[in-house]
Amino acid sequence: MNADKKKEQAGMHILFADDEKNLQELMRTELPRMGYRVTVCPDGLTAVAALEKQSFDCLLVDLDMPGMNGIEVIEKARSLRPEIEAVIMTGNPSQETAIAALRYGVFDYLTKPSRLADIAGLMGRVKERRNSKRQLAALQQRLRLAQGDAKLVGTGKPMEVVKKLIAKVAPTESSVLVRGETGCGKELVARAIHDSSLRADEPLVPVNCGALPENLIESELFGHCKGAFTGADSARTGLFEVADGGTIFLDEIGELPLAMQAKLLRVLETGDIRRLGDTETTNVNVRLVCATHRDLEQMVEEGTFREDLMFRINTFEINVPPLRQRPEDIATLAKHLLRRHRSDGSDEDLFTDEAMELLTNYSWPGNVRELANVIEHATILCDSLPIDADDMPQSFGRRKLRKELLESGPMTLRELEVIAINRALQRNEGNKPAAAEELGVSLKTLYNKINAAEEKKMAG
Ligand SMILES: Nc1ncnc2c1ncn2[C@@H]1O[C@H](COP(=O)(O)OP(=O)(O)OP(=O)(O)O)[C@@H](O)[C@H]1O
Repeated sequence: MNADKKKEQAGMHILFADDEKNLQELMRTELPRMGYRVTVCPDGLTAVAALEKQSFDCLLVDLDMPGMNGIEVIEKARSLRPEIEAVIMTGNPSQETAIAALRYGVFDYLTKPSRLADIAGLMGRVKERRNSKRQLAALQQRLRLAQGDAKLVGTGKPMEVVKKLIAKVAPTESSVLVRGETGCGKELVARAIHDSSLRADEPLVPVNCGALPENLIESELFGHCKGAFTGADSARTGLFEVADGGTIFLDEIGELPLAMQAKLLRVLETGDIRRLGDTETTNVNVRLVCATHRDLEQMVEEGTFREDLMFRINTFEINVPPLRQRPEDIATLAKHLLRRHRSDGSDEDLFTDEAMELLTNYSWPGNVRELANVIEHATILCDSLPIDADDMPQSFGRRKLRKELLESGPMTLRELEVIAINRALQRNEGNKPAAAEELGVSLKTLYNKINAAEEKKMAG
């Protein structure tokens, strides 16, 4: 394929419709020169027939054509190819056509006669817009994959209580404080509240207060003007403004420094945001959902969390129970999390009995996030389902060993040590340096212990 052909195919495909012969000829030669493919039609009906057959990136259409005018073509194009960018050309723009054009989401106008440079500039902007739309769609897809779906899995009593509370509070405007250990699903609860609220079509903006460096929190939350501080090369919109009309989710609210707590309280009370370096304020309408794994009451007593802020944020509280208090949810969650990675295998046969027993008997200090990590690890190791105990991470096996040891009858420390060494050697297929590393001892110590155990065995 020659370079020109490649260039044409990489560019947009434009559908051009105009009854003026000389313009048809001009576009037939000039648009490909700009790097675009073009299909030229002499009237609206032919343009619609072309749209029925194939998709185009851009529709460049004359307003006044006999038979079917430009607006009618665009109206038809919107139902046939909703994603198409439409541009109108007209010799006499009027208010009526401008309104009709707005109604059908026309991208822009070209006034006739137009200069080639104007057409090229406009097509460049259409192309940029198409690229941004594609990037947005790709980012949304990545976000969906990264977040998983927002469904709160769990049918046990504790999760049913959580779901009922979400259903009650979601349609209100109340601030909600979600409490629970790390990884137990607080952010998912926040998303469920937003998704079932009247703000569901507006943005949900999560902010991890614990992950923001102290000197950047204010500008992240409230924005800044150009030059507000060294390094502020351009103005920045704060996350409160991004969330306007929707919900802001302040995760790890307990990590917010005291000075910021005071500023946050003022914003929550007035809705007025002032960007760093700005003299004016902007009013925002944002619903607040916060989360913490910290004991805020204790922090208030210690003077590290403002009592007035606490009263402002905990109008309604939802406690998400740790996974160990709802073992009945582990199997359902494990299957749900596995389905994030694998679509093969039948739902009834995703884990061997041994693997499922391991999962359900473990105490999950890292809660659902830890379970999600163990499952992800297992899906990488496991070529074909079901997942077996051997597919679990080594560290998980170490905890399993600890559990077995805890549950066994009385034994001496030396006996415990021998069991641990044998298991480590088994797991590492006799590889002593690897076993020593797993056991946290030097290779020399491991040899000494193996020799001592063997001597003891020989001595009977
Ligand atoms: N009930 C649930 N159903 C389905 N997935 C869940 C559930 N609870 C948690 N998860 C998944 O577990 C992971 C951790 O959840 P999430 O981020 O909501 O926890 P968190 O409590 O906000 O954690 P942290 O305290 O660290 O901020 C996510 O991948 C989430 O999708």
